[in-house]
Amino acid sequence: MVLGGGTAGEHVAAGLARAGRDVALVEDHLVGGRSPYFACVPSKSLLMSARRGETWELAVARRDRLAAHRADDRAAARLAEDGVTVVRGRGRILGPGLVDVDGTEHACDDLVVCTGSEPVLPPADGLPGVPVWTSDEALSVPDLPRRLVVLGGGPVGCEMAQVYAAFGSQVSVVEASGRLLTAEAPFAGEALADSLRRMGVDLRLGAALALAERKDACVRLWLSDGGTIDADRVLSAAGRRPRVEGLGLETLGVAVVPGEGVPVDETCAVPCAGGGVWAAGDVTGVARTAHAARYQARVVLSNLLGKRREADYRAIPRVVHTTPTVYSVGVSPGRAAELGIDLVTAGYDLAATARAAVEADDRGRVELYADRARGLLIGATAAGLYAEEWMSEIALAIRAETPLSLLADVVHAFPTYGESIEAPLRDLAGRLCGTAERP
Ligand SMILES: Cc1cc2nc3c(=O)[nH]c(=O)nc-3n(C[C@H](O)[C@H](O)[C@H](O)COP(=O)(O)OP(=O)(O)OC[C@H]3O[C@@H](n4cnc5c(N)ncnc54)[C@H](O)[C@@H]3O)c2cc1C
Ligand SMILES: NC(=O)c1ccc[n+]([C@@H]2O[C@H](COP(=O)([O-])OP(=O)(O)OC[C@H]3O[C@@H](n4cnc5c(N)ncnc54)[C@H](O)[C@@H]3O)[C@@H](O)[C@H]2O)c1
Repeated sequence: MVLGGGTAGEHVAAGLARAGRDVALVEDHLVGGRSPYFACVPSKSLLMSARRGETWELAVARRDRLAAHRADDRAAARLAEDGVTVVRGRGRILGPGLVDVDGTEHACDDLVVCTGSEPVLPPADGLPGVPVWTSDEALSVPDLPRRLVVLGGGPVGCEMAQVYAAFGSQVSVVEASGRLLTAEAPFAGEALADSLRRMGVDLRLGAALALAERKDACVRLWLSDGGTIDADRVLSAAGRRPRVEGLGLETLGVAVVPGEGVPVDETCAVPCAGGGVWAAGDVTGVARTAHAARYQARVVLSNLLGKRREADYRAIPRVVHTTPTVYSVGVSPGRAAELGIDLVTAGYDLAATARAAVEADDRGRVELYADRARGLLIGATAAGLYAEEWMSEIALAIRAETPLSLLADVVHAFPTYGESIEAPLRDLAGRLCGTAERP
């Protein structure tokens, strides 16, 4: 039995059914989960429409078409064709091998928990009293607010701020930490901040929301730095937490800590007496993207089908699909400092590539991070056009632990942004492997 039919759950269920197993998938909302209807697909569609200069009306029509008008009949039919029994309703674990779905008990040998995540609202006074969008509403309603405040400057906040600013809303972003995309290398957040400011976005960095108050038809927000903002709509993008509560995980002896993921080992098994419980996707707190959810699903599938497989998270990309795209993979400088890794950094401005001249866009930079002790590439960040496409080879290099001397010998086509990694790779190879050739 698979509990939750989003990106992870669908993948596990379909794979098991195709392998001849008897599979039921329990889903209490839409088969397909968040990604196709309320997250990845509609947000990328709107960002693409903004880039193409479409009108808001056309962009909304295209978004809704790509999101299948938030109807899951085709996704459910595909699963049924694969042989999966789709059970509509809310699942709750009653004990080992037993799940209740809206009053009916179902027995199973193995259980895969794929219940995803839910948005966290900031704990500001007055916020519950004002109308607040989460990304679900921002990506499914047709309204274009005149003045929009986005709470949070993480991936969701940055993507949404760029979408709404591009279509003409007056957007403010309130980010409690001092910069956008705090988890990534500082230059990436700065590049994005620069791009958003050029679009007229008002960035309030280092300020948290303190108080929200309804004022006639609009909302007034007071910030921790003493500033105020008046808005017609507030969009909370202040983070998400794994959906672990109310599932009955305690009946399996699994400790549930609000805000934390279901614990999983390297095979994505949930340690509990008796075994037979697995988890994949956002609910683990490890995966935070659709591709990571799918990866964990493949790991679960393999283990359930009898071939032991361990997950390796060293090279899962993290992409913010704004202009410029921010692509990160592996260890960030901040994470390296936490881990006590002596990082060697080499960077390159995209302006120095011929491609930048061709595209008439000289913004962006790439930085590569190597571990001095091991002499290996362990992380990278790029802010620039199409970085989500041309940085993939770095993910492969990190995952395969490709020697720097070999990476420095790889040739990229001219004129591409991909050429931008050649000089930093030669630089790192020269500094860490003693290769004679320097950038
Ligand atoms: C605005 C936004 C944009 C994003 N953009 C990207 C992107 O561009 N690229 C990317 O890789 N990632 C992106 N993500 C992240 C991505 O959407 C998630 O990582 C991914 O959807 C997680 O898949 P999942 O299967 O773990 O969970 P979900 O897709 O959330 O599926 C969980 C399912 O479980 C169901 N469920 C929960 N509890 C129960 C229960 N008790 N009984 C029955 N059913 C239940 C839910 O209804 C849901 O359908 C974005 C996220 C957001 C919010
Ligand atoms: N392209 C992608 O792959 C993609 C796109 C969007 C989202 N996602 C995933 O969705 C998840 C959620 O993203 P997110 O951006 O909502 O969360 P996040 O946790 O990454 O960022 C939330 C931000 O809100 C700020 N914040 C929190 N409370 C605040 C307050 N009271 N006032 C002001 N700022 C406050 C935090 O400092 C943080 O920077 C992430 O796991 C992300 O990986 C992925």
